Amino acid sequence: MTPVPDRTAAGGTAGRAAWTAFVIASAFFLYEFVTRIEPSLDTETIAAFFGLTKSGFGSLSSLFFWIYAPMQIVAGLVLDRFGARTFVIAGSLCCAFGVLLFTATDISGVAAAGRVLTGFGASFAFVSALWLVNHWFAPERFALLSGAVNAVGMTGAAIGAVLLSGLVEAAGWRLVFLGTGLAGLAIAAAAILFLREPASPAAEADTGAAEHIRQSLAAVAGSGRVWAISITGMLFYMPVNVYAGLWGATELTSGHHRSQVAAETIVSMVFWGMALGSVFGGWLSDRLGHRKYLVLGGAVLTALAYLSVLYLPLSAFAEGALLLAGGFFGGFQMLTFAMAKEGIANSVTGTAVAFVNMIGIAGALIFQPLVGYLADAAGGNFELALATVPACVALSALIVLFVPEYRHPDHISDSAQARFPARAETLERTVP
Ligand SMILES: N[C@@H](Cc1c[nH]cn1)C(=O)NCC(=O)O
Repeated sequence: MTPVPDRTAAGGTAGRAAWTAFVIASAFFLYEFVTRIEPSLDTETIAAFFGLTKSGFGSLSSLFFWIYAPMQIVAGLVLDRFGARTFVIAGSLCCAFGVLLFTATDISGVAAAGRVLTGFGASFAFVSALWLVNHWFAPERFALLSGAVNAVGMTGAAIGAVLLSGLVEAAGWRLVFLGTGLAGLAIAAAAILFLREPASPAAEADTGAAEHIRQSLAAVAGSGRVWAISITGMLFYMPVNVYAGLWGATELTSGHHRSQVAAETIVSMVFWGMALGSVFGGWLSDRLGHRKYLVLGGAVLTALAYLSVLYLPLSAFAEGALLLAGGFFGGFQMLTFAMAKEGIANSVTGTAVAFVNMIGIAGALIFQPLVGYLADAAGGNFELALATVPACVALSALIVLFVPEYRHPDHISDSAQARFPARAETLERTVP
C-alpha cells in the first residue's frame, strides 16, 4: 500500500495551495473546452478562408480529437510519474500556441498543425485537474470536486460559446482566436507563478520509463473492474456525445417539428443539467461514501428521461425540462472516475482516470457516425436511430450492477478511518 499523504487541505497554506491548484486546473479545462469548440463558431467563414469544403473543414476541426483521445493514456502515465505542474504549464502553452498558429496562417496545412498542437496540449487538462484534486484533497472530497471540475468545463463552455459567437460577429474570428490564444498564455503564466505540486507517489517514484509504463498499464488496463467501469462510463456518457453533441437538435426539428432555435435551446438543457448533476451527484456520493448505486440509479433515470423525450408527445417546455433532468442524472457518470481510481493504488490515479476518459471519448468517435448510419438506413428516421441512446444508458446500468463497490486502502484517509472505522472496513471489502 502507498502511504496516504496528508490530503486534508483543511486550511492555511496547504488549503490555499490546494484551492489554487483547483482553480488553475479548472480554468485550464474550461479553456481547452473553448478551444475545442472554437472553430464551430464561424464554420462557413473559416472554411472559406482556408479554401475548404464542409467535409474538409470537419476533418480539420476533428484533428483535435484524433490526437486528444490517444494522448489521454500518455497524459495519465506521465502525471503519475512526474506530477502535474510541468504538464499543466506545457499543456496550456501548446494549446495556446496551437490557437495562435491557426489564426496566424492562411495555409490549411499549417492550420491543421495548429489544431493538432491544440488537441495535444488540451489532452492534459481534464486528467491533470482530477489528478490534482486526488492528490491535494482528502479522498472523501474527490467525487464532489471532480464533479465541480466537470461543471466548470460545461458551464464555461456553454456561456463562452454564446459570448464568443457575439464577439466573432463583431470582431471576426481571427481576432477572437488571437484573444483566446493570449488567454491560454495567461493560464500558463498563472500555473508558472502559483501552481504547487502536491505530495504524491510521483515525488518518490524512481522507476525507469519502461517499467513505469508496464506496471501502470498492468494495474489499470489489466483490471477487469476498470474495464467494466470504463465501458459503463462510455455508455452512460453516450447521450452527451451523440444526442446533445450532435444529433439531438436534428431529431427535434425533423421529428418534433421544433424550430432550429427552439431545438438548440432545448438541447442545451442537457449541459446545464449535467453541470448541476455532476456537482450534486459528487456531493451526495461523498456524503454517503458510496458510488455504485448512485451510478446505477442515475443511469436508469437518465434512460427514462431520454425515452420520454424521444417517444412521448410533449410540449417544448416538457422536452426541455426532461432533458434538464436527463443531463442532471447524466452528471452522475462523473462518479465512474472515482470508482475506477479508488479501486487501485494511489500511484496510478492519473492512468486510471485517463483510461476511463479515453474509452469515454472513443465512444463518441464510434457512436456519432453509427447513429448517422442507422438514421440513413432507417430512411432519415432519427427517432428510431436514437433509440440507441436510452438503450446504451440502460446497458450501463446493467453493467455497473455487476461491478463490486471496493475502495483500496490508499483512498481511505486516516481521518475517515478514525471517524467511520466500520464504513472504511465495508468499503475495503468487495461488495458485489
Ligand atoms: N465526463 C467526461 C467524459 C467521460 C468519459 N467517461 C465518462 N465520462 C468528460 O467530460 N471528460 C472531459 C474530456 O474532455 O476529456
